[in-house]
Amino acid sequence: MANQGDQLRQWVRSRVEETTREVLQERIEGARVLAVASGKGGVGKTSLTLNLSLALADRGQRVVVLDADLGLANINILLGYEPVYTLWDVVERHIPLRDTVQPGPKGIRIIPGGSGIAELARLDTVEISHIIEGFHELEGECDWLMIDTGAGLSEGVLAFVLAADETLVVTNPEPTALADAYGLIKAVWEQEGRVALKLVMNRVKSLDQGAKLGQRLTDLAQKALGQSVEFLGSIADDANVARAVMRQEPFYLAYPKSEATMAVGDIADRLLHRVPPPRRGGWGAFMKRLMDNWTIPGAINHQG
Ligand SMILES: Nc1ncnc2c1ncn2[C@@H]1O[C@H](COP(=O)(O)OP(=O)(O)OP(=O)(O)O)[C@@H](O)[C@H]1O
Repeated sequence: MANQGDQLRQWVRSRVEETTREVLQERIEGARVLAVASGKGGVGKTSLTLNLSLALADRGQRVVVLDADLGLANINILLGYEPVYTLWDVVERHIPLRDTVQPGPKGIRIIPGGSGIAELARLDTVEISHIIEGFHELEGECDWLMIDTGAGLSEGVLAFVLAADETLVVTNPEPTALADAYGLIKAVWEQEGRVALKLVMNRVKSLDQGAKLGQRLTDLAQKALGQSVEFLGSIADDANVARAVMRQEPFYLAYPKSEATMAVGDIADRLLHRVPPPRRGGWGAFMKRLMDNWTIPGAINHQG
């Protein structure tokens, strides 16, 4: 018969197992909300959002992409189609969110934000709950909500970044782009954001250059701010990317053997195989944080 000491040890072990299970459950349940952002414009944010979404879809993931870039409906241009409805129709005309969803390649689905993104800022509680409900309904069918934000910190970009579970900061090797990427990381740190930050170096000359620059930026964030940023990898400067843009086809599909496609595949693998950040309450909670964050000073019309 087990003595009291053994019984106690057994009880402690089962409690530890139970708690671990609960923690893991919290980590793996619900769709992940990932915002893609950059300090500087034109560094490849939209291109990464779309092609990474396809790579995730290729790995069995169900992905919804929210095109929240106010400038242009870029995702649609990259895919070569006109959206029927955008988030604007949801906000202004009360069209169900589901009706805005456009089918994309490999089963990904796209929600064109259009000018509806700016409108989100002035919604009242009833209108917000209508939007939240729409997102909540879609969440059950998805593993990822990928958000293509605008460049810099303008027009609520910081609100999206702070509301997501994780934000992927994209930069290229140019000193100005690196400085602006650091500015974005610092802005998250200043707001004591709980979002998990990740970094991708785009348009590198070599993977070695990317790794060095990535290390330098993540070290700086850690030393100067105490802010951890996980480096996810680099994408080569690849002429196939521009070729695919001209064909209005994602490079992941048009050039499946290109360096850029391989790199995006590796980044998708890292996202899937490294420990995911804890979920922060699903899409409803994400939308709620988004609205709350929108009023942060500097979240609107503040560049760099
Ligand atoms: N790895 C790459 N190799 C070569 N060209 C690239 C690469 N990534 C992006 N580009 C080119 O850079 C240009 C800008 O890309 P993209 O539109 O994705 O940038 P963005 O950061 O989303 O821009 P914006 O700030 O306007 O939203 C595109 O024309 C694309 O062809």
